[in-house]
Amino acid sequence: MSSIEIAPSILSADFARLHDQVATVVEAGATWVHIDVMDGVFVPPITMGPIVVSALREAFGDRVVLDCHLMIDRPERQVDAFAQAGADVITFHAEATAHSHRVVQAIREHGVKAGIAVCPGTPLGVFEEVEVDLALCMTVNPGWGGQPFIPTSPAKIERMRALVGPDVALEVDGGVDARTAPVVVQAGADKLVAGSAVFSKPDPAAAFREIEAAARGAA
Ligand SMILES: O=C(CO)[C@@H](O)[C@H](O)COP(=O)(O)O
Repeated sequence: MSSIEIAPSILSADFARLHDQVATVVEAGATWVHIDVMDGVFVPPITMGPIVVSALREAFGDRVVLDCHLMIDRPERQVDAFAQAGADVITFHAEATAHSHRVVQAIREHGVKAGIAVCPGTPLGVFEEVEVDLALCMTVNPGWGGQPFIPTSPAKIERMRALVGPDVALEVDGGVDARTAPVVVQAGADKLVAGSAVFSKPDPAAAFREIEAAARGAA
């Protein structure tokens, strides 16, 4: 398993102060930043696109891994745009395309790491067929921050880890906080997305450090 990283999700950040919010968690030690891309089709909300990725790349250079989670229909249409914007990881949903294998190839052709995400109700078969750099287990139904962690998730994370092996990044997303972080790490996760548990707190830097300590303490 690779190093445990907490990826603050900017979905819960104050967009009017996005640079400062990201700078706060980077100064607190964040090396990953999670960017939730929603198109109003695959999930109801519309959030942000490549223009935000390129702005963060410009502002933070190589100090952060820009971890782009595409909750969009037919992600194959947007791979080039996110890669050119500076994404380090592009993760798309298995449910959003008939062409998961081809989309992984297209992402890797840009020299970008390729991930596949699955919703809570989706079985894990795609990971038997397609080799990925990152497997993302949704621990809430995608679309909104601030939802409670689905309690059956740890068993699914364990099955995912067994399927993808020790060298693939296994990310969890949804309801991650200092209480659930050790649980998902013990189940086999090593990349933990945390949105509201970081940016909805009065002191996001302290909240980030608390989750990181809880996660690393469980490894
Ligand atoms: O992908 C999503 C939501 O669909 C997430 O990345 C959320 O941003 C996580 O928010 P919290 O559950 O951590 O508040």
